[in-house]
Amino acid sequence: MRQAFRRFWPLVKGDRRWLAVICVCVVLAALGETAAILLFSELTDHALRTGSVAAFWHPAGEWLAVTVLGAIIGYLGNSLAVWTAERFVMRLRARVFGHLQDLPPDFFARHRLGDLVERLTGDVAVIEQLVLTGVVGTISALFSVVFYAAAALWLCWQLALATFCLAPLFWLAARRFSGRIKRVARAERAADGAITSVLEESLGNIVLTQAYNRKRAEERRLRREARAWLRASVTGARLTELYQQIVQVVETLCVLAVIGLGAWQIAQHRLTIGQLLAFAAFLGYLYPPIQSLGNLGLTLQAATAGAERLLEILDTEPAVSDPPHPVNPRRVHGTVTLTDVGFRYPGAACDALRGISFEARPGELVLVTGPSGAGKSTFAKLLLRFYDPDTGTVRLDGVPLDALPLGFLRRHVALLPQQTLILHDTIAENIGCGRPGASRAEIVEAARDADAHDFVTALPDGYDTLIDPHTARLSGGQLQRIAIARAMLRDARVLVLDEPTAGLDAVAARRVIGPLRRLMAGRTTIMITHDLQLAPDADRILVLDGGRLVEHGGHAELLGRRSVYAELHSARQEAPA
Ligand SMILES: Nc1ncnc2c1ncn2[C@@H]1O[C@H](COP(=O)(O)OP(=O)(O)OP(=O)(O)O)[C@@H](O)[C@H]1O
Repeated sequence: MRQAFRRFWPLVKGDRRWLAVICVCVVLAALGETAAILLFSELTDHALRTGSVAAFWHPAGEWLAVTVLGAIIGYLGNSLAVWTAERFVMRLRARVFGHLQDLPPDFFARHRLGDLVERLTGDVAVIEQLVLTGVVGTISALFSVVFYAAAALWLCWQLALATFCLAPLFWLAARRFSGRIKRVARAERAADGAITSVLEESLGNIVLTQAYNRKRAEERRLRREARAWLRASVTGARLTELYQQIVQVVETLCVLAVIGLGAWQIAQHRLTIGQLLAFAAFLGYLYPPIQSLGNLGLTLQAATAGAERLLEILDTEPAVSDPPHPVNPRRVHGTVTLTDVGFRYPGAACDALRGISFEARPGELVLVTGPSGAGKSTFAKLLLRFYDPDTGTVRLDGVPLDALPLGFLRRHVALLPQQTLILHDTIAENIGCGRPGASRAEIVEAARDADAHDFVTALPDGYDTLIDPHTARLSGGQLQRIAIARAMLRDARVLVLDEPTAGLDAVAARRVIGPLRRLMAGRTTIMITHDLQLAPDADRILVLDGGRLVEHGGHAELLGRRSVYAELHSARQEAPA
């Protein structure tokens, strides 16, 4: 808990003065309540017992004034507290989200998307309690206890001492429950994450679910996770309820003890009835803050369960980061060089790439092919610096990639991934995100070059048509042409195309070849593909197998001898037949 607090406290930095104001408000509110109870005692003894209306007005006026003032201060303090807490939540979410975006692809392969979403929503909200309840709650409870205790001592010290002796019972009750509540809270957070994952996976693949009649199976999956959640949340609620009922019994015990002792004190003429009533009222006020000090542990334990899940993200180091002393080349020509590059995924048993060396000169088209699992996509990931190689170096214009600022590298090396990245936005924005700030005319020109203009203008809203990652309203080939238009706009010197025709039928694939040729013209292009349609255009073909570069050369040269490439090529030729 201490570690979680230490890690998240800096996020309150800009708002610490507001936290101080909130604390002053809660202290003043506690002081107001103490004064109100003392005025109630005075009212009972001077106005009620004697039946004097004249003695009523003065304490009644004071009581009302104190209450109104307390209400104003309470309102200000609580509103400010909510504002501060929500700002904290916003900052925390932004920080974790920012960190997540720097993590390598294998982190996302190890974690379910829904669970990560839950961490960014549910867990972040729970941690808010660490700050509000942790800091403001403790200060408020401490001051309330001090004020009420001082007032109780002033009223009747013998009774007050008896009350204080009973107070630790609350503390003990809370301590007994804290460990169990934390365990249950952690299970509940994990179950929340699992439910979000199932929903996200199911609804994200709705076509597959329907086509394979997986409706029942998906429902069973949801039911299984929901049962785990039900168990955890019912156990949590039962524990909290049990704790509250025990506290109630303890409180009644304390009140009865005080009234018994008070009756004896009144018989001895050491206490008035007004003072005893005020005392009983103080008990009503004194025990809740003691209880909340005890509860503090419980609330913080639940928050810690969420904090642990966020710290797990924050403690995962990005695989790559900006160099401390970056080289900033003026312009990029587009020479890509790999020297004896080897790479193994974190935790993998064998190398994904071994001893790869080659050079692509400016404007060249290099085709990378090979059987499935040969390491082709890994190759693309190294060029974009999603990972650094374990051995050897990848260079752009002779500069090692890890010496270039990441932003610079990714501005000049554009990736067209297998899956087209679609944002929930208009088509114009989806193309325009290739180069932020691009004008509409530039977007339209890029779309024309990518053969996308005609089908975009045929849509009812044209470039302003809203598209969505899941309900894209466009065919695979059309989406690919949007992605090509985006890459055209990006105008990077180096292009990395990962299976640009994958998932397209022969006709759609042929339709993207023209735009692709226009996109590649004058740029260094490294194209990873099984589809060998563009092979005759390639300046060089690299054949990977088992992570090694087994062959390289021109299309005709490789076909002319017995090669893996020739086999792949004839297999491809036969496939359509
Ligand atoms: N995140 C990962 N963690 C561990 N191993 C991985 C990871 N990603 C890929 N691999 C392994 O690395 C090797 C190369 O994978 P890669 O995806 O680069 O192959 P590929 O040639 O692109 O395959 P395909 O043509 O099927 O897309 C494979 O053996 C694969 O199992």
